[in-house]
Amino acid sequence: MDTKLATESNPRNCTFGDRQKTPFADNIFVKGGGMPKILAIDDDRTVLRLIEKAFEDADVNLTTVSTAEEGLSILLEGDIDVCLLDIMLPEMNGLELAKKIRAIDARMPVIFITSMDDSDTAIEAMKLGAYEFCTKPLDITQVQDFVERAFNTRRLMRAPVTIQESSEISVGEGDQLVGKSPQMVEVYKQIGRVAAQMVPVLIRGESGTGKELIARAIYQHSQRNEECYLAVNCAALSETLLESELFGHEKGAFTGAERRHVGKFEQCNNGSIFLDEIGDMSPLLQSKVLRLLQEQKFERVGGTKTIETDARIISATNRDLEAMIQENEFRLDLYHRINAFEIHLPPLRERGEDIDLLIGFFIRRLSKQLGKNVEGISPDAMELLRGYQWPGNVRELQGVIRHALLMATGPVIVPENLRGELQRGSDSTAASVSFTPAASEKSDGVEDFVQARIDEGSSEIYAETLEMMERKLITKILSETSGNQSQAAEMLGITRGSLRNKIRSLGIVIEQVVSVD
Ligand SMILES: Nc1ncnc2c1ncn2[C@@H]1O[C@H](COP(=O)(O)OP(=O)(O)OP(=O)(O)O)[C@@H](O)[C@H]1O
Repeated sequence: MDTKLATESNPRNCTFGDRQKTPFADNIFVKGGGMPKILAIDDDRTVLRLIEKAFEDADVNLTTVSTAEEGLSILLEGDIDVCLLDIMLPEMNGLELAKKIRAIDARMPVIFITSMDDSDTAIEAMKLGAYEFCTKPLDITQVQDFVERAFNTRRLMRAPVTIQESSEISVGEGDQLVGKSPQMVEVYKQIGRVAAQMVPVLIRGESGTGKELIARAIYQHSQRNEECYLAVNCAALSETLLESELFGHEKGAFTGAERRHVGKFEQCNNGSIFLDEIGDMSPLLQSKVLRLLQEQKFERVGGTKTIETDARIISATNRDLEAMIQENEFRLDLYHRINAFEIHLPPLRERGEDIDLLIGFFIRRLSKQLGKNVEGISPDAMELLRGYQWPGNVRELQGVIRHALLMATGPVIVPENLRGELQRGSDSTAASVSFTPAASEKSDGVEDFVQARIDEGSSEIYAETLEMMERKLITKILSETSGNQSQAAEMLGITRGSLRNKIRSLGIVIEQVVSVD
């Protein structure tokens, strides 16, 4: 019975579901993180075969076993990222095994395979830190999706966020908080002061200043760093979806709720949850989160049972919450609850020589990832970067260096490798700077763009083309609405918060034209 069906199945390139992309590729730092290691434990060989099929073309390392004992011994080796686990194993049921897995590694995302999605077993398993449920018969796309998300969550919990303590900058695995300006040193001290305290923390700062990295650094230096850490972007989802994401829902709670969903607050019991863009949360959800903070209790959408949870909340926003409170857009009581300790991240333009350090860091890190042999930047290109105002902050700088590396033909980045507006040395804080496509994007045709990228020898064509198309789409719709973001968001079918994020991350600046009649 306990045959090992496959060990370390041959890694091949993969498309997840019908999405034509290499898995885990959206985050550029993931590449250094190694190949995801997945363990599937199920005594039903048909299920194991299906899982093998789901990952046969994937860039993952899959091990399938049919007994709890075998599974445990592999887990004890400490090398697994995600575990798929049958809830009904013969010699030890999945719940017992989950307890053991939790004792080995409380941060291991376990995806249960069950035919009892509506039973109390689901709740029991959730208390033991189950990440998700797949119900039989297995839906391959769903399994792939859950595993991909679980792996990203695992990475966030494990990839260390180190703080640059000396002039040494590491470009190895994990993320590094680069910067030695007095403002950043103050931020590091604040992380040190608050991490071990169990108080809620509010991180403030413009988009792209590194708030997510700070949240993870707080988690990793906290007493809960062996427990789970989950991140939710409150601006990226509609109110209904966000409510369900945070609080979960019961089967049949609304059209399309075909199964019970356990929300992030429940999953994060004893752990930490990062609520990004909390200023974009609707009034209804603000009151639900307030109650959760006051009483540590909530109900799933469509449910009557009160659930208790103890999750530490770390939140972030780039919005002016005080002004929102004046306008009755944000609750004062919630503001006080989430803001027991506040960390303010300075914009890049106020961080002095950090910009030089970050440029050096991104050249080294991204050159390695892109397989380019670029070692430095010419003085005139450096001057252009120093003089720019960086409305999209560190994220924008990272994008500019990445673009420059792809354009570079020699070992040094020169002004011609920079994006259009940077080459002209324009000041992006002026209200009248509009998006200027890079030379290779000027052609309207996707084909020409892709051809240019092929000629450049790029290995990021998928991400680059999507970004180019997103930029074109958003600038087009914004010009249709004369810069009105509410109308544009409505036409695009996304939330205003998402549109705002995209505008920032793509470096689009809205032009205001004043015409003299
Ligand atoms: N000090 C830093 N050192 C190295 N990388 C950084 C630093 N700050 C930010 N980054 C990188 O810049 C990018 C944007 O950072 P992050 O997502 O944390 O910003 P954010 O403030 O949360 O943005 P948003 O408000 O749009 O959510 C990430 O890739 C991050 O790794």
